[in-house]
Amino acid sequence: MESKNRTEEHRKYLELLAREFPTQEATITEIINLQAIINLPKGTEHFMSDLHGEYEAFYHILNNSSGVIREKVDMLFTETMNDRDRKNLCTLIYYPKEKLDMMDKDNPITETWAKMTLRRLLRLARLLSSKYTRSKVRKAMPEGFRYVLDELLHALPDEDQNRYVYHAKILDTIWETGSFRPFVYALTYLIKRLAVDHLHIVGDIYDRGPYAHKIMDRLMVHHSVDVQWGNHDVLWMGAAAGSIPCIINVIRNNVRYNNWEILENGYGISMRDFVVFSAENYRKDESKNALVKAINVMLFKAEGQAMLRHPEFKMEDRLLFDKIDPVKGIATLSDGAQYEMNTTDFPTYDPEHPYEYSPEEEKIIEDWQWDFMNSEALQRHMDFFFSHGSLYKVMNGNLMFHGGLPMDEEGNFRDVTLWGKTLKGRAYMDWVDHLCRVCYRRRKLEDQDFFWFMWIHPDSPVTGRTIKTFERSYIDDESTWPEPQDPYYKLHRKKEICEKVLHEFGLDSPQSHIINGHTPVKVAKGDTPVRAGGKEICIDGGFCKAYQKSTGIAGYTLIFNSHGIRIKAHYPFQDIEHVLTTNADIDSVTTQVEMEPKRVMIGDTDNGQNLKQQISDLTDLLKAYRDGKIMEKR
Ligand SMILES: O=P(O)(O)OC[C@H]1O[C@](O)(COP(=O)(O)O)[C@@H](O)[C@@H]1O
Ligand SMILES: [Mn+2]
Repeated sequence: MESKNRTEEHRKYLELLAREFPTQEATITEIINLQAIINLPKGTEHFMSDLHGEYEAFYHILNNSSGVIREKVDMLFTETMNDRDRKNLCTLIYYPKEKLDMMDKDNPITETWAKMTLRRLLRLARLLSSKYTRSKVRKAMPEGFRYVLDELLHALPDEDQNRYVYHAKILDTIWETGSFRPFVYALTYLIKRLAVDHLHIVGDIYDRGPYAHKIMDRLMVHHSVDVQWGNHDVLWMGAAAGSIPCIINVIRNNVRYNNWEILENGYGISMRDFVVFSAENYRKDESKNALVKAINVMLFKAEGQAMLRHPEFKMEDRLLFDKIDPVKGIATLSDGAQYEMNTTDFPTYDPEHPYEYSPEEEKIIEDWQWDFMNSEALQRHMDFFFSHGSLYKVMNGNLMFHGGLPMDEEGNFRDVTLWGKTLKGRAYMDWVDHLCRVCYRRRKLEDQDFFWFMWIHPDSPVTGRTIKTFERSYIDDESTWPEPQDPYYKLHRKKEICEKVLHEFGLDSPQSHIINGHTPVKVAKGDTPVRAGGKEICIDGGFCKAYQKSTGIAGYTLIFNSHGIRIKAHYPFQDIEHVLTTNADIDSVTTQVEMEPKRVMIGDTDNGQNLKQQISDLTDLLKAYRDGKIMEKR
C-alpha cells in the first residue's frame, strides 16, 4: 500500500515535470546540461564577517574579489606586462568609471590602448568563465552587451584566422561607435561576477563603523549571498520591530561612534529632540559627552524595565541602576563591592522610581519607536536578513554561525528554557531561529523583548557572554569590565569539541569546519584564525577600525574553491581615492588552510546532490515517454 502510494506520487510528480519538459528532446537536452554542470569544478565561495559598517573596505574587497583578481592577472600577464601595468589593469577592473575618468583627464585614451585593454580583459574573462557552463556565463553578462560578449568569449580567437578577423572587427566597431566605456563597464562587471560564485557574511554588518546601510544596499543587489545573523544585526532587527531597549542600544552604539548619517539620512531617524534634550539637561562641565550621558541613563532604565518584565531571564544581578548613589557617585555591583562612578550627572534620576523615564525621555523614545518601525529603508534591510539570512547555515560541509552554542564546562550542550521549551544543541538553534522570525512579524511587547534577550543574554547563540555595559559606562576601574563568556568560547579550540558540534549538524567529513566570527582574532598577540586542528576558523579580523589596534589586521576573507580553503588577511585600507591615484590595493597575506584530497566538482557539493536527483527524475520522465506512460506534447 505504502509503496503503491509512493509510485502514484512519483507519477504525479513526473506529470508536473512534463509540463516543463514536454518532449523527449527537451528532457534529453536538460539531462545533458545537468550532467555537464556536475562535472565542472565547484564554484568559489567567499566568507566575510564582522564588517561593522566599514563600507569602503568591504566594497573594495568585493571589487578585488578578496585579491583573487590580482592573482589571475598575475597568472596570465606576468610574462608580458610589468608590475605597474598589471596594477593599473587591476584598478581598472575594480573601479572602471573612476579609473577611466582619471586617465581621460590626463591624456585622451588612444585606440591602440583601448583595444589592447579590451583584449586583456577578454582573456581574463575567458579564464574565469572556464569554470562555468556557457549558459551560466551568458546569464551573468549585463544584458546590453550579452550577445557581443558571448561572441567574443567563446570560440577562442586563435582557433582560426577567420575567427580572429571577426573578433578584430567587433573590437573596431566597439571603438568606432564610441562604446568603449560601456563595454569596459560590462566586461569588468562580468569579471568580478565570475570571480566569486557565492558570498557568505557571517554576521555583524552593523554598528561601530558608519555605513552599514550602504553595505546592505550592496548585498541586496549581489548575485548570490547569504547572511548568518550577528548580535549587532539582531539588535537592529529588534529595533526595527519596535523594541525600546534595542532601539536605545542602537542609538547608543552609534552616538558613541558619531554615526549620524546612518540614523538620520540612512533611515530617517530624527536625533534633533534628543540632542536638544541632552544639551539642556546634562552638564557641560565634565569631560563626558552629554549625549552619551543622556543615552546611558535611558538605556539602563529601558533595560531595567525589561529585566523586571522577564524574571525568567534570571538577570537580577544585572539590575544595577537602582543601586547607585547618584549624588555621591557610587555604584554597588551584585557582589556588594562598591566603585566610584565617573559621573554624578543624573538629572532625570528618581531614587523612588529609578527605572521610570522622565516625560521628556518618554516622548523621545516614543518618537524613535515610530521612526524605527516606519523607516521604509530599515524595514527593507531587515526583511533581507530574513529572506537571505538565518541563525546558522550548513553548506558544502561547513557550518557557519556568528557566535556559538550554549555548553557546560564539560563540553556538553547545555539546556536552555526559552518560551516554554527546554532545548539544547541544534534543536535550540532551530528554535531560536524560528522565534526570531515569528517575533519579527508579530511585534508584540514580548516579541520585541525577545530581540533584546538575543542581544544581551549569555544564553543567546549570537552573544554568549554577560554584557557589562553598566560597568563599561560608569566605572573607570577596568577590572570590572571583562565579560565572562560561555564555556563554548574556550572549548571550541579543541578538535573533539568542534567535531561534536559538527556532528550535531550532520557534518562528519574530515573536510568539515565551523566558520564563525564574533570574537576578534588578536593576531598582534599571536592568536590565529585557524584553530582546533583546522576544525574551527574564526574570521573576525577587524574590518572594524576601532578594533584594528588589537587585531593588527583589517579583516579576513576565507576562500573555498575546488582546490581547498585559503584565508586572506587584509591590511588596512585607506580609501578609494588612494587606490586610484597610487594603484594601491589592499595588500593581503594568504594562508592555505587545507587542500582537498581531490578537486571538488559541482557533483560533490550540496547543490550537486540536488542536480543528481533532478537527473534521476528526468531519466524517469524519459522512460515514461518511451514506455508510453506519459504522452509527449508537441
Ligand atoms: O559582537 P561584538 O562585536 O563583540 O560586540 C559586542 C560587544 O560590544 C560591547 O558593547 C562594547 O562595544 P564597544 O567596543 O563599541 O565599546 C561589549 O559590551 C560587547 O561585548
Ligand atoms: Mn558579534
